[in-house]
Amino acid sequence: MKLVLATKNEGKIKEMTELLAGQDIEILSLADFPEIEEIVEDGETFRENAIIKATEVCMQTGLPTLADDSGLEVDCLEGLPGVYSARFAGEERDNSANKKKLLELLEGVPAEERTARFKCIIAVADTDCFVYISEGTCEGLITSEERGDGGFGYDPLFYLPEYDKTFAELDLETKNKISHRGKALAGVLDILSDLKKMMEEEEE
Ligand SMILES: O=P(O)(O)OP(=O)(O)OP(=O)(O)OC[C@H]1O[C@@H](n2cnc3c(O)ncnc32)[C@H](O)[C@@H]1O
Ligand SMILES: [Mg+2]
Repeated sequence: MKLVLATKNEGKIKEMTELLAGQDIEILSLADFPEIEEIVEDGETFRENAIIKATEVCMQTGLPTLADDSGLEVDCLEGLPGVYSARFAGEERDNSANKKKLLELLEGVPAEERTARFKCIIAVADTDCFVYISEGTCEGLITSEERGDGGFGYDPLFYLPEYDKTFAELDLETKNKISHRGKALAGVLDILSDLKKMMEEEEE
């Protein structure tokens, strides 16, 4: 079965490809469909944006599609950057500027008050564009400086006390095991396997 990952984010593609390894699924991404125009993520929640991305790409490709909308919620910022995580410091979606803005807003906030979580909502659209949803969360703390160079996005600022490491210091396998994305994806594996069976039966 072909599955389109409705994302342009290389970090997500890398993690999801690893998470889907062994499922006998041919993974495509938006890089394989250059004709698809930029999708406007104007939902008010991760859930709405995940559904927008999954249905839009499913309709345009006619293929089963998986979209991920995710972000970081910081408690002392009342849940910001949240759905604005990618464009926290402006529409140009500058990752370094996003991290800088977060650190500046948290200046002087003591370690125990820097609690945060990554959230991920995955939407899978089947060939009729019927949508299934799964969610995952990962709790952590925001550091006061960057640590590590793995991962992507806010990873160098997201600290996991139980590992004494940031997401950017963990290897891909460990991040996938505990991350918001790993948990959300685990929740759609059954759906993907059912979809695959259905598509194979239709072909026969
Ligand atoms: O919409 P697509 O094309 O999938 O790619 P995106 O990067 O715009 O993704 P989102 O709209 O879901 O925005 C989520 C932002 O939250 C951050 N983020 C999400 N998951 C993350 C993770 O595992 N590690 C670090 N940052 C993450 C990252 O900065 C993303 O840009
Ligand atoms: Mg996006």
